[in-house]
Amino acid sequence: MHELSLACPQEQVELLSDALEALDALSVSVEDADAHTDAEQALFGEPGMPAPRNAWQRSRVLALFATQALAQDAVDLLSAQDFFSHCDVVGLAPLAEQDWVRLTQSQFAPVSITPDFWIVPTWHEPPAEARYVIRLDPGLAFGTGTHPTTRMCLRWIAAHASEMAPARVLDYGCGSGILAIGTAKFGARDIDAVDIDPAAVESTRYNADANSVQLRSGLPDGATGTYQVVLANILATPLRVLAPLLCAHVADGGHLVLAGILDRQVAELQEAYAPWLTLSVADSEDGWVLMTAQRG
Ligand SMILES: C[S@@+](CC[C@H](N)C(=O)[O-])C[C@H]1O[C@@H](n2cnc3c(N)ncnc32)[C@H](O)[C@@H]1O
Repeated sequence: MHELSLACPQEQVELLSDALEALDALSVSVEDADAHTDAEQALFGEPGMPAPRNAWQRSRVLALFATQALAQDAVDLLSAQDFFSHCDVVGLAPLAEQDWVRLTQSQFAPVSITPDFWIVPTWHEPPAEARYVIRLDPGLAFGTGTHPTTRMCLRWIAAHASEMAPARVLDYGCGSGILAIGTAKFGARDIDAVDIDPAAVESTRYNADANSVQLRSGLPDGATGTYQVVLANILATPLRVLAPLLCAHVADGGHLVLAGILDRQVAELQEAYAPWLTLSVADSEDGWVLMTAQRG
């Protein structure tokens, strides 16, 4: 395969991408031409919403072609277009052959949560010391066990193992379903896993089946009544908005476990939840904190 690299202003990116696809590019990707420099522009979007813009002020457009001749033909044809006068060809080079499956797999090794609780991709054997194992491959939804927020929630679940069997559990913002599945591995038996993203709902269902775990996966209105454990690893802003809803789902004596919160956001979260529950910091890792509360 051959990679054609083009520099292009934001306004032309969509036109250029469409043209490259029409000219038989196998794939077209767009990145910030200023990535990893002081001029790098972050494009933040709310979960479930489209990104605020679909390109950067100075974008790098990368197109893969099956042959060098096809890539060169594309350059020749594009050069005749008016809009292309704002774009530059940065390079055209063969792409080294790689075993992409093996390369991707090599980036995901088993993750240890505690000495006997592990997240293990399906292409690895669980380590001998693993008593509790979640089998999980990277997919469309967040939650492979490599992020500190997920790991802290899983550590909390392991530390409260004696309270999981047979707890009613709500995983709010379930992503891959990793937390819900984790509670099941420690004995929870009545589990709702909900998310605003239909891909996460589907992913949770798939991963639960792959782990022989029974749970209900659905959109947020699938959360009903009260639970002994309510887990929500989202982000501080949605967690603030969700405070009354999440607190209403915590049973008497039940636990609320919140993640996705940065060190500096502790006070604002405590304030948002104060009318219902008293949150305190239970764990921290890499600038993220886990906040928990128990009712009654
Ligand atoms: C950081 S991921 C956490 C995934 C998984 N629970 C974990 O711990 O790894 C946050 C998830 O929350 C979902 N989410 C964001 N806002 C939400 C909301 N208001 N209600 C329900 N789910 C939401 C996102 O779609 C995403 O799947």
